[in-house]
Amino acid sequence: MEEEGGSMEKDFDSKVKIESSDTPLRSKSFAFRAPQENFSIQDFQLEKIYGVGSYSKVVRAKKKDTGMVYAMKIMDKTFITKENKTAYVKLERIVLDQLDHPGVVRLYFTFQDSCSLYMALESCDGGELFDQITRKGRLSEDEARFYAAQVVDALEYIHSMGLIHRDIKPENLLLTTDGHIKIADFGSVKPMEGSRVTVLPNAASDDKACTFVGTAAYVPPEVLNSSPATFGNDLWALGCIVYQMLAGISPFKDTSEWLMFQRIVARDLRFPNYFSDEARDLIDRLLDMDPSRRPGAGNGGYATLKNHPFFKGTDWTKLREGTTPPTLASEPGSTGEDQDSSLNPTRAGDGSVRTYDGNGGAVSASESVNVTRLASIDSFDSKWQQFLEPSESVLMISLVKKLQKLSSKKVQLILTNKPQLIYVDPAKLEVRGNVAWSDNPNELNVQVISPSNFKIFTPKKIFLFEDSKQRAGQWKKAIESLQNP
Ligand SMILES: Nc1ncnc2c1ncn2[C@@H]1O[C@H](COP(=O)(O)OP(=O)(O)OP(=O)(O)O)[C@@H](O)[C@H]1O
Repeated sequence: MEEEGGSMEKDFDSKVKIESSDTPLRSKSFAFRAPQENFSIQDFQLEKIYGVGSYSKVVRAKKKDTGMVYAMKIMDKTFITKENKTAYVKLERIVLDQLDHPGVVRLYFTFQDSCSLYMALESCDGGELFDQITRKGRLSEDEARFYAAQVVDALEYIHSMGLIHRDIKPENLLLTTDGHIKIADFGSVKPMEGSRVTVLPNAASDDKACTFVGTAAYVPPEVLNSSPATFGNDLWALGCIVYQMLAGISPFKDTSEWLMFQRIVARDLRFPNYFSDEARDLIDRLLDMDPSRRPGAGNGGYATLKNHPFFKGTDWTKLREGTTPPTLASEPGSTGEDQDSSLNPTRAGDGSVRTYDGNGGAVSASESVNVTRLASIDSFDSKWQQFLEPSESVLMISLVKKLQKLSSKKVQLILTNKPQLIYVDPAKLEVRGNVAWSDNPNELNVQVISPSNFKIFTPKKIFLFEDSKQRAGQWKKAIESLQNP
């Protein structure tokens, strides 16, 4: 264990010796673009959790002295070593270091302490493409085209560098605040022979260590048949994503991974009748059983893909101009998403709700005394971000009843770090009103009436809410902690 930790430190360092590939006996010095800094996690103010991966947590982190905001990918050294993920981490570090494209998340610097490795990434405050699809049910063809074109552009770059991403999925396609896509998570990347990216000898991913790399719903048939990885792998995943954007679910979705694999190898593909001919044709071609025939992989290269009728009207030179995707033509979906306040445990790795102690370590939620921090993890749910400013984050959120004299209405009550307190219609996703904020307890006062019921007094209005999760006391504490920070 100690030995592993030591080697991890050496390879995370900003200057390492690598063997030159053409003259194996000679070593040359290799300097990372993104340096390894001597920072500590205390140099950063940790805000909301962006996401939880299988071996990392990604947290919005503001550098206290410069005010710069990063997406800090935090990886526990013991966990990585125990799970044999060391090679993946080193590979992601060295690959991201050499990528330079607006469609790829940038790595700025790394640092470490005795427990964790930290990668300071460009922050994407618009959430995952996955959330966009879930929130809207499905996307219009204009929106899907807008996002797909940006993924094609970024994949063209990644492939031109001789890399296969191998885990293209809507959870790894992140949105900036102006609605543009960046590809993240290079932990499964595979450098092809002759790749333009320099890879440390011990940082290559070990294919034999797992049955397949990637995510079940997007895995191509040839990978299930143990064929070697090709660029076509990512193009199959692209086909699945275009389908998912338009239909709301991935094309081979089923009740178990095994059933999904059956459908993939049998190419059991059905199109909803509202798909246009162009969309149907593009997906059909990308989901070709022969990886070399998928547009982008064949002889015509990326020109074949970019010239496909689905992309008609796309100006490939101006993909990242403009700030918003085309008008949302789709109805808000009945996604079956929980409107309540809990973190979806399937996205949380071990399923437990965890929060940060501010020292870079994770502590169990029940041990934490800071109610607003606890709530900020508890409420991690990016669909509410649309009602907030980009840098604003949710501190506490609950589906509550707003009680009036003769009626009651279910609303999503949201407290943010701005601070502000708003309530939103959870079905229509519209802001219904706000509770006028004041730091003065005479102008904003919370009174707990029962474990579920609480009143908020403002000079002009009295609000009565019922929180069925019995968090009336927590609401009072959270609001008061913001009045006296
Ligand atoms: N730069 C970023 N900006 C905002 N959010 C991010 C960023 N990078 C990652 N995230 C969020 O964190 C999640 C986990 O990150 P990532 O996929 O890199 O972790 P991982 O441990 O490699 O996960 P996986 O299980 O997919 O391999 C992402 O799905 C995304 O929601």
